[in-house]
Amino acid sequence: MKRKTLTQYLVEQQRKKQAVSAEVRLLIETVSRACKAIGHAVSKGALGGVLGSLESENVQGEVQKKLDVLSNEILLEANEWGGHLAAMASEEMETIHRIPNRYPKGEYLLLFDPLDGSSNIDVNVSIGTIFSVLHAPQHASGRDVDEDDFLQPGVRQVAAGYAVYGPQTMLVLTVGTGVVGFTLDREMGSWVLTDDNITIPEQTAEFAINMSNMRHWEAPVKRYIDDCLAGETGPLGKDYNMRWIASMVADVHRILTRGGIFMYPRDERPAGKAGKLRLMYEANPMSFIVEQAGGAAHDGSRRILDVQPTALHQRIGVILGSREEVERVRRYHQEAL
Ligand SMILES: O=P(O)(O)OC[C@H]1O[C@](O)(COP(=O)(O)O)[C@@H](O)[C@@H]1O
Ligand SMILES: [Mg+2]
Ligand SMILES: [Mg+2]
Repeated sequence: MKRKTLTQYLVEQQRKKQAVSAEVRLLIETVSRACKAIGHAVSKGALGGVLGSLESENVQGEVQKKLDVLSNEILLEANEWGGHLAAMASEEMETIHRIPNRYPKGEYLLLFDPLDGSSNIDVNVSIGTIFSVLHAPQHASGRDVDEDDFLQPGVRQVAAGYAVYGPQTMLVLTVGTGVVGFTLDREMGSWVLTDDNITIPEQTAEFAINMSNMRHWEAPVKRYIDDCLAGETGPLGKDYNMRWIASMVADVHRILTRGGIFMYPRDERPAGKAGKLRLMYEANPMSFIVEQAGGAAHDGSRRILDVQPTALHQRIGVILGSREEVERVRRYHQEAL
């Protein structure tokens, strides 16, 4: 069997389909190299001294794990000098990181959640990296990009993807022409195309939600989960299975593989947060991938990709996955108005 690598796939997307520019192709290759390095560090675990927490907190007030910081550094360093970016933004950094003047600058913005699923690092459960690429607005004055330039709705993403560091290390990618998956061949050091058209089944009988938050949920979410739990004799007429890995990458990867619905909804806790997950680093890239795979994603009322961001670290409720089930939850929200 002839194997297609990430490089070959991207060259095809550039030359035959004109789906990516040469800069985006090279940028994705750089991100994928960084993911290889992160995956390597992850796999060393205690032997590499990468487990455990630091004393520091990130901008979200969350205790940083050593791997959160290391992964962030790997991505920053790998992407700084390539010449494809104007600036980067990360879940782990308070503000944006402009490309230093000593390096050439490009016309794109890169956003990432360097290490997703932090609570799973020390227990050897799948974790990942999520990224998103946007155009950098060109300012007539020639001034550098600023934080506001990142506040673009998810529909404007040029590319998005994630790496999952699990039993296999995989890279899942969209450049707006469907979703493809690559598996890392560790001996060769290359990403090999193993899924050339990932599609999410429209129906599902599997839901993913953190049930310990049940008492905080809004009524439509509670109604949906009650219906799932009622099983065959309930209103949905079938028995449902439940999974919750607590790494969004791993939960979304399962949904891309065999269908399902993932929910981290906004809830009624009065902390002024619109949910746990972050719009720019998690919800947008994952929603782009899920829609490109035939699924749907909303926050209860709005299509996530249409949301106009107002802050870099903004949070949002997330309901995504198999189209029919995601639409049902949207309907429950509408009926509750
Ligand atoms: O521990 P909880 O509340 O179930 O949250 C799990 C969710 O939090 C996250 O770990 C948040 O991401 P980070 O690890 O990047 O902060 C998601 O991956 C996951 O879906
Ligand atoms: Mg995350
Ligand atoms: Mg993270």
